[in-house]
Amino acid sequence: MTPYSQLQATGIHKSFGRVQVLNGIDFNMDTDDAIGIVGPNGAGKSTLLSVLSGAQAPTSGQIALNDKDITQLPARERAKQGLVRTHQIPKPFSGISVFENVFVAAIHSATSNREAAYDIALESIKLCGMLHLANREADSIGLLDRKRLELARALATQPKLLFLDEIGGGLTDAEALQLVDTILTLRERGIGIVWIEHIVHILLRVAKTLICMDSGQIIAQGNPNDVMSNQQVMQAYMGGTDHALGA
Ligand SMILES: Nc1ncnc2c1ncn2[C@@H]1O[C@H](COP(=O)(O)OP(=O)(O)OP(=O)(O)O)[C@@H](O)[C@H]1O
Repeated sequence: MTPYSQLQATGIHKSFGRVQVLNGIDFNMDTDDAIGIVGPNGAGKSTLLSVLSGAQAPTSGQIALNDKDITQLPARERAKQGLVRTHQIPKPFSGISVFENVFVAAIHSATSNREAAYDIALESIKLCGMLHLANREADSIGLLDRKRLELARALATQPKLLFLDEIGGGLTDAEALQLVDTILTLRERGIGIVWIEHIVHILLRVAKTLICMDSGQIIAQGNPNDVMSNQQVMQAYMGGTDHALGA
């Protein structure tokens, strides 16, 4: 696998029955990107990540990774190609340790060699600042550490493009800031990040580009300050002020 990866999604539509959730999305990114996605509840943000990561198929549209069509490729195969998503609610395997959780992720996606998987798992745990918790049962750690574990598990799959779905959800601002440091460490390793988060001032510590979605469409994209002061973006949020954006 080359270290550089580029994702291109064109004309993405997604419907659940009669409900149209994504309505003609074009989305491009590569390993150099750190993209934040905001938008009111129900805008289609999580569904977009599901479609890009392969958890759900688009109703129509194309997705290409490094110029190869992956529209029909299942999530597991996309993960092997470096396209990985974390989940809003971390679900570690219970009854096993933090280290074993990360090791399982490494051996199922990055390598089938146990020694190599061990090294990858150890490095991922170190990078996520969890070495002191490596032998703890995954069930017994607090929410911030469960979020870090979710990042360590994702990292152990050796992603090139990582999708974070509200990984700061449920954390205090101070805790979310600690998580930001870990995410910035991943950025420094050349992993492209897409992060959906409601608290914009936390998100902007990582995101260099901001996308705002509403009703299944991208309504603004570009420099975060420009996007946040965009009239259409403010109107999409209740009250039409930037206060509603958590800025
Ligand atoms: N599997 C599904 N079946 C039916 N409707 C769905 C399904 N998944 C999502 N939806 C609907 O699609 C719309 C968009 O949901 P989605 O979770 O993508 O929005 P979101 O922008 O991530 O919202 P939030 O910020 O609240 O998480 C919502 O109206 C939701 O109810």
